[in-house]
Amino acid sequence: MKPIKSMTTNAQYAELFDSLVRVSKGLNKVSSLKEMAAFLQTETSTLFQLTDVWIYITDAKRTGWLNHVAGVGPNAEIMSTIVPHINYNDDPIFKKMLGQRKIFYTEDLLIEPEANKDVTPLLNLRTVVNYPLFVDGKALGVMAFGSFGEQTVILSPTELNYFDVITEQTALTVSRMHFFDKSQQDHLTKLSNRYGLEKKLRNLDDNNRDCDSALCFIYLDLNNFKQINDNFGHLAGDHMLKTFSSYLSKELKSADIIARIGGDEFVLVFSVPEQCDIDDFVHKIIQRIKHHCCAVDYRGNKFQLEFAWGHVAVDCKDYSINDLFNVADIKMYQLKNSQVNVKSARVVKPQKQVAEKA
Ligand SMILES: Nc1nc2c(ncn2[C@@H]2O[C@H](COP(=O)(O)OP(=O)(O)OP(=O)(O)O)[C@@H](O)[C@H]2O)c(=O)[nH]1
Repeated sequence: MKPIKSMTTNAQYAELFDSLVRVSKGLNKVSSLKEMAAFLQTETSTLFQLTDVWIYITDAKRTGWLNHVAGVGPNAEIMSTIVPHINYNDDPIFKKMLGQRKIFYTEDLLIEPEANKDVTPLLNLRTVVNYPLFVDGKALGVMAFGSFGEQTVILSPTELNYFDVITEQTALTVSRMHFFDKSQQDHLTKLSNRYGLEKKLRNLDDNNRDCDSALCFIYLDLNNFKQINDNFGHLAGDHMLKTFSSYLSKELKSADIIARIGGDEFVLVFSVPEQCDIDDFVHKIIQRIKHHCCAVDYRGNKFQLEFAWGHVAVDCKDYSINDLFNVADIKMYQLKNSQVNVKSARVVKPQKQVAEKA
């Protein structure tokens, strides 16, 4: 098939300029990497017929690795399945891109014929513009625009320059997003914090506008948690919170949101079918938590965490976030007050004294 040959006329300059203005305004508003990729894909598919956009971000835990974090376009699924991670030290193109902060275009790939030789035939990738994302000299990842199938898109130097211009803005957006994510995350447990919970509830609200499901909001509060801190020290308390949280994340994968909203207070949010028996649903969730999440080991001591809970279910199209908190909170306290002889955070068979009290 004949390649789409690109020339830069005055009209095209104007088009590129208009797009750059839209990009600089639009990138300020996006609040997720996926949204950012979708926004850029709209621009580049219209301008250059580059139909797919994907983003790899450096792995904070594995030096030298990039993880696929967002993809938009007809081949998004294939891309994330075939290339979920990239070890950039093993890949000559990525190594140069991140080492030399250089954009790589399809033609440059010919310089490294061995690169991606296993993957490229599977992807049927015809054109690609890869650019590295850097902020303050630190590599954040790589963003790529591609077209697949039969047709090769040839870009003029001016058009490639367009990608040079948006590189910096994209990198700043990724960096801003990082702050945004951190602001929504509880530092200790890595669950959503209260702010993150409210943001996610609003997103659910927007996404669920047409749905027929109910939203089930469960509020958990550990019993007598203060005693753990007082008797075993704050490190022990922190350990309980982290372990309990990681159990919740592992056990309740169907939850839409799991948040730690205060010291020993947690919120779980589930979308459930409207016809579902909510009390029965919550009962099963609570039993799972009790069964899997409440026995925590700490330095040879076994702690049995206990908690009170309250829940509320609302129509997913019509609720107020404040009401969710208020109703679930009232119910949780009713239960807490009725839990006579609560011995939360019981130490089961203490084996040795933990000498760590602050
Ligand atoms: N270790 C640790 N303790 C925390 C953290 N945040 C809050 N806390 C402590 O959690 C305890 C919560 O105490 P309370 O609100 O009285 O709760 P409780 O002891 O569980 O009492 P009830 O809820 O009435 O059963 C306080 O001692 C806080 O100092 C944290 O991040 N780490």
